[in-house]
Amino acid sequence: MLQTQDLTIRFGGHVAVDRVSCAFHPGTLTAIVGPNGAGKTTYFNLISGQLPVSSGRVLLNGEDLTSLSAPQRTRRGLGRAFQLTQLFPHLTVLENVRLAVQARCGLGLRLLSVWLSHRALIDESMVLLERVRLAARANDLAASLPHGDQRKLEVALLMALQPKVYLFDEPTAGMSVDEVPVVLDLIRELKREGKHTILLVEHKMDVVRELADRIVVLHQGALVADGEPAAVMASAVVQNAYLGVAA
Ligand SMILES: Nc1ncnc2c1ncn2[C@@H]1O[C@H](COP(=O)(O)OP(=O)(O)OP(=O)(O)O)[C@@H](O)[C@H]1O
Repeated sequence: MLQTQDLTIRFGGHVAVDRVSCAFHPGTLTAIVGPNGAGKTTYFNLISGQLPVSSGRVLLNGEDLTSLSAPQRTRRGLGRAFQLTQLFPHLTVLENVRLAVQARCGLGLRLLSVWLSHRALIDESMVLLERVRLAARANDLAASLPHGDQRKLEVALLMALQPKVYLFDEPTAGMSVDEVPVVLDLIRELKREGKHTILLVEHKMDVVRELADRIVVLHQGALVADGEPAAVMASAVVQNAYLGVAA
């Protein structure tokens, strides 16, 4: 279980995330919604360790991760979708995924082991590329992929790490209409597996309605609604203030 307890960050006088306490359970997908600037991405940054908290705690299965770096949290099982800048643009699509699989296996510097298990790494990488429908582009340079395919590659890299918790921040942003279903199918599949804790920041309310088991609403950094999608969507506070335009 992932928990945030009174999680807070201030930028100067501005409280971007304001004492957010929430628990997220394996096998569930929670959508985090709210207007622009509500603090959704910042909340993710605090969970994944990209930003230091001003106060509060982040716990995974009871272990306090608050003082750990982002890579240490990744090793504990917190998976944040890679930013495009973290792809190796001059390596092939397959090599990018292989490096992520290798990182998970801790084979980084053990060259002999790497060589011995090379075939297994390639096989696993190809399975991941098939899942994100990029197998046909395995030998292309990552830099040569169109934006939507790069986003799919990010998802493959994330899956390669086999995280316990998946943090998806607008995973379909900038994708064309025919690419969106591929990524949503992947998220659906992960959800069906039933063992991952999935958090999704998403502006598209149709996607939220379909995928989420639960919706958490942030407004001005604070948690203002939390519950079953139908109930949260129907609540006056959400209808009027947050979803009126987007729904
Ligand atoms: N590093 C930073 N320094 C100063 N202010 C920041 C920083 N990061 C975020 N903020 C501020 O914190 C607030 C929350 O921003 P955040 O990006 O988390 O919102 P969001 O809900 O993800 O918005 P959007 O839906 O537009 O992506 C904003 O007012 C933003 O300007």
